[in-house]
Amino acid sequence: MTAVTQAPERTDVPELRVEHVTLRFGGLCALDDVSFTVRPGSLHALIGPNGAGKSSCFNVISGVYRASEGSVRLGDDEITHLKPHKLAGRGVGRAFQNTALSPGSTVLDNVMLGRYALTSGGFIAAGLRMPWTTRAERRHTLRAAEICDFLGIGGVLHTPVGALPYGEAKRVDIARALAVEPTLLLLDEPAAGMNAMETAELAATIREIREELGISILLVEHDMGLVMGIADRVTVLDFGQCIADGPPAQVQADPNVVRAYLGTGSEDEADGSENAAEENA
Ligand SMILES: Nc1ncnc2c1ncn2[C@@H]1O[C@H](COP(=O)(O)OP(=O)(O)OP(=O)(O)O)[C@@H](O)[C@H]1O
Repeated sequence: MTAVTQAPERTDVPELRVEHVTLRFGGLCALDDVSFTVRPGSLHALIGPNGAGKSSCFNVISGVYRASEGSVRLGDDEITHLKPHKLAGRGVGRAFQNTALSPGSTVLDNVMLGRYALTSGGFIAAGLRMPWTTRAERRHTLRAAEICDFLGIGGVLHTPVGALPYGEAKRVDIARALAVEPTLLLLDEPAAGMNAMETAELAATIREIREELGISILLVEHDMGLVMGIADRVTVLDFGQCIADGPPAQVQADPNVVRAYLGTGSEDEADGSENAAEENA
């Protein structure tokens, strides 16, 4: 993985504040008065067992769902009801659980889609290939290629995404999210569907993104082992409520968290919890 040109020491990274967010689907309360803060430049994990409300929370923050109550603030900006496409302009990059990539298009073309949020020339000028749009396009293409290099997919720039193994396709999705030059990167269960080796490589990549770019990362994740190894701070949801918030070791030792994970009866989750506890011992 090669270094990407961006200063690690940044003063332009705002705090994300989720404040008293409630989300209802008819009679079902998917999020119940949830509050937490992602500190600037931190790697913050949002975890919880099946159905805890993680994806609902991700979707509220990323503008897909409209909170019934409460607010989401990025620095001084209230972004609670901003449409997803407006968020890129506020410095929010998002990679989804089910990659929303165009499988027939190349890696570079998919990542370039992220750059279009930053272009100002307009479609007509671009269509007429005015000199300034050609220059801008060259600059955006170089930057997209640089981001791909950083994520270890620089060797497959011209390969259709549909021909890539799952782990690499996931990196394309993250590259596209980074292409908007975010100060906040939202990752929804990036390790879902990955094998153990891919998950370990992804964990190293996520840590490197935070260290090299100095941006905040909110990682919504089911895999507790992955989270405990890399997060600065962890918020735990269960049945739509925030049951713990703190450094990984503290959260892991919290009896409510252990109960929430073990109480679901899922062997995977129980193993994840115990393994993570061992790792931190
Ligand atoms: N669009 C929706 N309409 C109705 N109910 C929903 C919708 N999305 C989520 N829910 C419900 O909200 C609750 C929280 O679901 P959510 O998907 O946010 O949990 P999760 O923690 O992400 O779970 P998982 O780890 O299984 O993905 C669940 O009871 C779910 O059935």
